[in-house]
Amino acid sequence: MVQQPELRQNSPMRSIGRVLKSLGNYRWTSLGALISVLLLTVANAVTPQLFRWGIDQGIAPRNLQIVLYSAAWMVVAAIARGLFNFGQSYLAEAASQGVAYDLRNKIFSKIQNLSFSYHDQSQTSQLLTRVTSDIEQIRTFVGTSLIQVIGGLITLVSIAVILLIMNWQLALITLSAVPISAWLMARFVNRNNQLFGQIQQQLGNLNAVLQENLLGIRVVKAFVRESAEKSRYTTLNDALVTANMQTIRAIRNTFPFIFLLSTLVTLAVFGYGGIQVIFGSFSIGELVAFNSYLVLIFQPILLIGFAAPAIAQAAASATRVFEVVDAAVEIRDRPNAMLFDTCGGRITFENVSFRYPGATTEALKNVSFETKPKELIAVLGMTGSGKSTIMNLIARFYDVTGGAIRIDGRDVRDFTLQSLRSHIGIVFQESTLFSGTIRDNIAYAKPNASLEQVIEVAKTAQIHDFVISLPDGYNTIVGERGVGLSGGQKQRIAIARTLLTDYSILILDDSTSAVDAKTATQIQAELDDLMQQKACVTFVVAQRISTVKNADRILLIDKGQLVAQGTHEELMRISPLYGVILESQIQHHQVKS
Ligand SMILES: Nc1ncnc2c1ncn2[C@@H]1O[C@H](COP(=O)(O)OP(=O)(O)OP(=O)(O)O)[C@@H](O)[C@H]1O
Repeated sequence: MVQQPELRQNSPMRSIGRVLKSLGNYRWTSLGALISVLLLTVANAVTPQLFRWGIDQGIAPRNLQIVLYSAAWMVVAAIARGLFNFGQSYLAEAASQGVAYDLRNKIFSKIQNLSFSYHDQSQTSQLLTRVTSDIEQIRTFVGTSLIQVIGGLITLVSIAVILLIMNWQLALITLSAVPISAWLMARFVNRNNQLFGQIQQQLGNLNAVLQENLLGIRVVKAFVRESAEKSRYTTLNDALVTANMQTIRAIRNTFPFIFLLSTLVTLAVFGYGGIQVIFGSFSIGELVAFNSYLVLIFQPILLIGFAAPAIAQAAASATRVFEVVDAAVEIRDRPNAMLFDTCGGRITFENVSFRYPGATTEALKNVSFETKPKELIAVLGMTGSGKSTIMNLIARFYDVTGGAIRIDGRDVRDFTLQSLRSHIGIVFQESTLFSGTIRDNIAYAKPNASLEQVIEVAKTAQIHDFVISLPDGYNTIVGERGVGLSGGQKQRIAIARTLLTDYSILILDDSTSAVDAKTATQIQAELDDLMQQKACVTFVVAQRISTVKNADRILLIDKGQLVAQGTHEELMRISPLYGVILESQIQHHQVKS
């Protein structure tokens, strides 16, 4: 049974746990960052003590030497703070880059392995967002928020202990403000968590419209929908700004309270501490030092507060990324799968049925046939009848949901995918080329092919003359900034690309639909020879009368069923449907050309 794309239950906490675990690959860098945080805390904690020393032992008794010493140590502490601060953020960033690098590679190779059915059901823009923006969220969490929280907690605890040791009464006044500010921060995060999630979502929606418009700009222009698209984008853009403004308002509403609280605490410390100084139970130096610690104790609360939404966002992003990483690969090698090396030419469909994942009806129902060596099989049927599906099943882009497909008696599922697919040459309906030169594109599956080999297949595919007419010939760049190619030219490059592989089964799925009739006949004539030499069986989805006439056998497909098979003459005699389809589907002008 073909499965749905997996939505494994990765809880946000579990996902964050997995991100932290992946730091194991960068354990020395992470350890370095942690040590830097600890040393930074020490340097931070020491500085007020130097003040205390300088004031109580230097300024008060007018001892210049101690004042100078304490000033010198303060410089040392400041340099140390700078160094450890740099070390902490540099090392944390380095570890975060490593984690993001690993995740990007992991998700990319997973995307390569995922079956057609996964890609059928997932949105390209969603996958793009996961590889880019979600991984960036995770990176920011590892590089910034995580270290903020760890550093914040260490500072909070260590400074609280120092304050208690210095003056427990003043410490209790100060620390009473900590739970209040923590509560304010928690309330802020809880209230706005959804809002932060919404912002990501809205950013994703905005990007989806942008991507759709970039890909479909021709359609937009042809249908004069520019202003409609602009207003669709503007509406989403407005929603994003509104959500962003809401968070800014929320921040404005919460943080002044925390600042007010810290000011009140400072005043209380000044008042109560001042009384203690006057009565001689606390020195001026201690009061100044105590006051300096106040800044250090409120800073972590703010930092942890700021980090909290980023952590929540990173957890959501990690969940989305791991959904892809964990998705089940439906089409995979069986244990002990064997190599497919030779093809005798007997391909058997045994009661094959197939239903696309999520579809309610079967695309193929009980299809049975067997090919003979060197046969040229034309597959004919109305649009949507299941022709491409037959081709997809041979190469195991999907696995049958009923029955079996065998090659020389062996179930296709018993072969390794790699050996099976590398012996099947397939030209798809849509010819996708990659950015690079024409030569690179033709030699896509065989990057080491010589120019002579490339030219040979290009000649067979009737594209050579066009290529050499270009100023850069085979080195012409195709794709985004390169030369634009017509649909027919792309198809011919795609045919050449397939011909260069080590195919023994050749599948041409509507592969000359965009090529003019005369050229298609020439390609066909060239292919006839090749098919005799190299292919053990050839399947062609037929759109031209010459193809069906040329075929050894025609499979007539109707609504997912094989309704008739035979040569052109036989089918003309026995199948009324054949005549109807020929009339409606096949390009008759071919006969004249
Ligand atoms: N990826 C898919 N997911 C769900 N259903 C699909 C998918 N691809 C095709 N189908 C459905 O399966 C049926 C057969 O499609 P198929 O592409 O095999 O037809 P076809 O005969 O090759 O059509 P055409 O000549 O138009 O290319 C159609 O009803 C189609 O809607």
